[in-house]
Amino acid sequence: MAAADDYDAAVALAEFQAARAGVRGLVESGITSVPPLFLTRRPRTSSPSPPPVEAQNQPPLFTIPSVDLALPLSSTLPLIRAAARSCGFFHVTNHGVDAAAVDSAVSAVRAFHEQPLTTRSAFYAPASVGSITYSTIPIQTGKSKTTSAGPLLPWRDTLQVRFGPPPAPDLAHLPPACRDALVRYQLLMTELGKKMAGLLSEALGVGAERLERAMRVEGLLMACHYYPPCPEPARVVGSLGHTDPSLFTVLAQDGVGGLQVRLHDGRWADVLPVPGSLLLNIGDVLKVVSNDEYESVEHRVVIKSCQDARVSIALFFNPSKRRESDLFGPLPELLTAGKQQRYRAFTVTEFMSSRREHGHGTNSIDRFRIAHE
Ligand SMILES: O=C(O)CCC(=O)C(=O)O
Ligand SMILES: [Fe+2]
Repeated sequence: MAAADDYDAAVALAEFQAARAGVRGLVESGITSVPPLFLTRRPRTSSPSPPPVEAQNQPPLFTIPSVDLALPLSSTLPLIRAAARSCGFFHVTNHGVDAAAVDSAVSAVRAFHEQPLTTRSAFYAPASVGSITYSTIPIQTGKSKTTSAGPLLPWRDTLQVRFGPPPAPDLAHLPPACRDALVRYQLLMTELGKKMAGLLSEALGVGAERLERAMRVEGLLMACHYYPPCPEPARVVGSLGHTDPSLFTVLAQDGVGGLQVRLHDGRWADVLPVPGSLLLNIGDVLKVVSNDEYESVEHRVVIKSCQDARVSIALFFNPSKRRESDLFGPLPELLTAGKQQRYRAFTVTEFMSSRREHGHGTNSIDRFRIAHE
């Protein structure tokens, strides 16, 4: 490796992507220290190793709320409402999705990422091929932020599949190692997504159909993440702190752990995996549409282990109304007595360009915020 003074991050990034092996490839090659592209502070001089991202010795105890869908509606709606308003995350239990199908999707994602290099690198392409991308996705730092302090790459490889809005992708492009399991998972999760959109809408007090009518929740992006074990876990990130741009996201994960949410006091708390449950979080679009009744909360992924690879599947439920004439903003019926409109309406194009500008920040919707005295 070049001396730190000569280090050219752009060249290193190009070389890393050209190898088509992902982070898993580095681990397979037997590295014992983390290359600079992944470090939470890249070396600018030949100074000794940077310190860990921050002390995580004593993460605060915090329990994510749980919503049992087997309870009567009169119980689940207040639970959903309270969770969506406070921490923006909740576990969903008794969700009705076949547990074997969830397990087999998670196992299939692991199987895909753990195939021999020659098999999986055939799919490696940072730009999407027929709605499918497999790569280590560089961290978007955003135009408005300095890029000198953060890592350029997360410690994870991602297979991403855009299942919606219709027309459906050409499934022939999906890798055989996970095709059947992911297609079945997507079908089952689409049903759950409809159910959750109805419940989130009802819990907002605007009727079960309102969200679907306003948004057409047919945008469906599946991110199948693989976080390889890391020789120096404290020096990398699985994902930097961010909010999701979706309406809402449903996450399935194995038992390794690593997801954290930002608490009101600014500290990060572990989200411990709960076997059999799915994790739902509110995204930026729903925060806006709900006029801040619901919270889109910052979260990140830390790497916990030098031994175990972690697998998660994040399914982003998005609005499928994407024409320039389709505007997103707070639902008018929420702007009743004394409730001021918090955001102006905006198009998907405006929203996406704001995301690009702010990168992994929490402020990509703030530019649409209406200032009140
Ligand atoms: O892997 C995880 O636990 C979370 C992934 C995530 O936050 C995302 O894909 O937006
Ligand atoms: Fe996320």
